Amino acid sequence: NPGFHFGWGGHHHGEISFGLSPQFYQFSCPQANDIVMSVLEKAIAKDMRIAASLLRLHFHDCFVQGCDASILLDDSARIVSEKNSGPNKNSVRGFEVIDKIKSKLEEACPQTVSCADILALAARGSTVLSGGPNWELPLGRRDSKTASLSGSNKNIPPPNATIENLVTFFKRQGLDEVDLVALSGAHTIGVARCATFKQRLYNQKGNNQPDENLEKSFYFDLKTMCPKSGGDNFISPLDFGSPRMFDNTYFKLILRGKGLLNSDEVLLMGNVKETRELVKKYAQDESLFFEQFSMSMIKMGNLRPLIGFNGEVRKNCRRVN
Ligand code: HEM
Ligand SMILES: [Ca+2]
Ligand SMILES: [Ca+2]
Repeated sequence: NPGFHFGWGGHHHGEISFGLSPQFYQFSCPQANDIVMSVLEKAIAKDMRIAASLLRLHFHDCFVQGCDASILLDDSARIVSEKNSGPNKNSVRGFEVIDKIKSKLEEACPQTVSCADILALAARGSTVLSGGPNWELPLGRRDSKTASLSGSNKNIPPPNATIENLVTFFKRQGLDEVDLVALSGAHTIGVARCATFKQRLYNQKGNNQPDENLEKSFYFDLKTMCPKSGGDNFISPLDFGSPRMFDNTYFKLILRGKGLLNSDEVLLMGNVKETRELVKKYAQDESLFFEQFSMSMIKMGNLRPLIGFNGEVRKNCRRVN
């Protein structure tokens, strides 16, 4: 198998992993990306939000044990699924689309393309099909035989995080302030549940007052979509200006006090100069945002991959072989 790389070990924390390469499936499954893209096109035509959901899945995978498809494992005798963690439960979606891609790939190239690579390919494809940037994607990740519910609870940043928290969560993964702001730009597509931003509307600081940084008309609109009691699963777009388009509107809205999550707002209003300046730059210059988003996605996609003889290529993404 000419695509089989080994000998570089598995742990290049936050750095380029020399085991991954864009040509990994060049001989073993040259049609891999075409198959991914054709399934994505149909899935997105049916449900536009699926692009956002798949982009987020890759993030929630990579921040827990690295990009090893641990998030795809269902509960079983040996596995405690990450799907039930606080950040994931009733929130992450897109598993059926991953299954569909996997079954087509198993038909075309049996036991060749890992579920971890499918997540990375789906994240890139979803970005491209939403109008965002394309990038050369390093491949060759293998799939874990374990999941970590506790890791999922501990390592995925919460929406009410302060800027200091956010920087710390990202640094723990080997990602910096530039990655934090650029990758947060993924919130240019998709939605969030009322439960994730309710605190900002009714009790931001424990004083029963809204977040003073919320622009007033935006605040009143949000209150109609997210009542003080109940409605936790009502959804609002993260970027109401262009919720289906991958563009830099997300950053423009933050400048106007119209970022949905606290974690979006603090990139600008928190006391970290570097993130503040980056929000302004990306709001001004979409191509700069696209370039940095691509680089940061590659960096995130390279977090602690299993390579060589570590892990396996699952036949079914929901369970170990
Ligand atoms: C910086 C820290 C981050 C925080 C605190 C955060 C938090 C959240 C929350 C609370 C939601 C809504 C979940 C729900 O209501 O069920 C969400 C949605 C989303 N997040 Fe993030 N996120 C962060 C970074 C990222 C990154 C790095 C990416 C990808 C590169 C990402 C991609 C998305 C997408 C695309 C959605 C919409 C998903 C959908 O519509 O199904 N987020 N995020
Ligand atoms: Ca993982
Ligand atoms: Ca947008």
